[in-house]
Amino acid sequence: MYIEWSHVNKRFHDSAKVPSHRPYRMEFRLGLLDFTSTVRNGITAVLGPQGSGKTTLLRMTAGALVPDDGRITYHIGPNEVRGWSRSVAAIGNASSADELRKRIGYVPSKKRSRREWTLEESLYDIAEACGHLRPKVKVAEMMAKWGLAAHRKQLVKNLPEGVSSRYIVSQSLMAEPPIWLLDEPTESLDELGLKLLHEEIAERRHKGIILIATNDLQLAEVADYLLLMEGGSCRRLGQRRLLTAGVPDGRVSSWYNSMQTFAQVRTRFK
Ligand SMILES: Nc1ncnc2c1ncn2[C@@H]1O[C@H](COP(=O)(O)OP(=O)(O)OP(=O)(O)O)[C@@H](O)[C@H]1O
Repeated sequence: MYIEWSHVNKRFHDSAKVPSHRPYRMEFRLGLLDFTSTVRNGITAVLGPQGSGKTTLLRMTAGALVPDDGRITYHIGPNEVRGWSRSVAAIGNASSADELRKRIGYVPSKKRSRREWTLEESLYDIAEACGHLRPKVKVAEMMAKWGLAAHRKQLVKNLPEGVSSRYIVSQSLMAEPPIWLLDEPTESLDELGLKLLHEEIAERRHKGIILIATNDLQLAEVADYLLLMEGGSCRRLGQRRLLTAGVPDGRVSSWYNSMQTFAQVRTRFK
């Protein structure tokens, strides 16, 4: 199984930057710049400084954002290859995008839902949409697994932060997706959530592709691969063990810091 990004570009209109005396000129912010890379089964930590495009990459890979240009190809199985691009979004029927999203579990960086439903109703709705034949059983299983049962009657929008984050993680796994995308997963999780998340990641590492965008370099130690982003592009991708072998203590944080030092030196001499 692998995901291939081919020359993916994304820029955002930056309305705040449009000068009032030049209304005809549109300003942009760069999300992804000719992003080309491939990740395989296992855990890939997506690292990079603020604004380097980590969230844009995950949102787009989740099918929540349409590329301006380029294509993402998901090689899920021998008979299952799916694509995501501007033309797929424009001419593909709604179900092709929906089918793709069903194969992907996505945990966004903002782990809040504004749903007016109770936690149990909401999970039931998702379980039904995922096609579970016995949605009630699946919901009970997920609530037990993620320590949510005590909050089942609470409105999702009123859940305490830590519980809300556990709910968001649990719903991302409802369809048993072969691709799991986690954006800053440790942010806002409580102690129980962190423990459960680490267990889940360990359990799933051989079952498919896990992408973790994070500034938590301690979490990145669980990764098989590291993908370093800079300015919307892939600056490095490789096995964690090989990349970190070049720094004295073999830690991801040391490798990351050395890469940022190089980046600063490079910029200074440009
Ligand atoms: N919806 C948006 N509208 C305008 N600009 C955006 C939007 N989303 C992202 N950007 C811009 O795209 C660039 C990449 O942002 P992105 O959030 O992907 O980076 P990041 O690496 O995840 O950063 P962080 O570590 O701070 O979360 C930034 O310059 C950001 O301001």
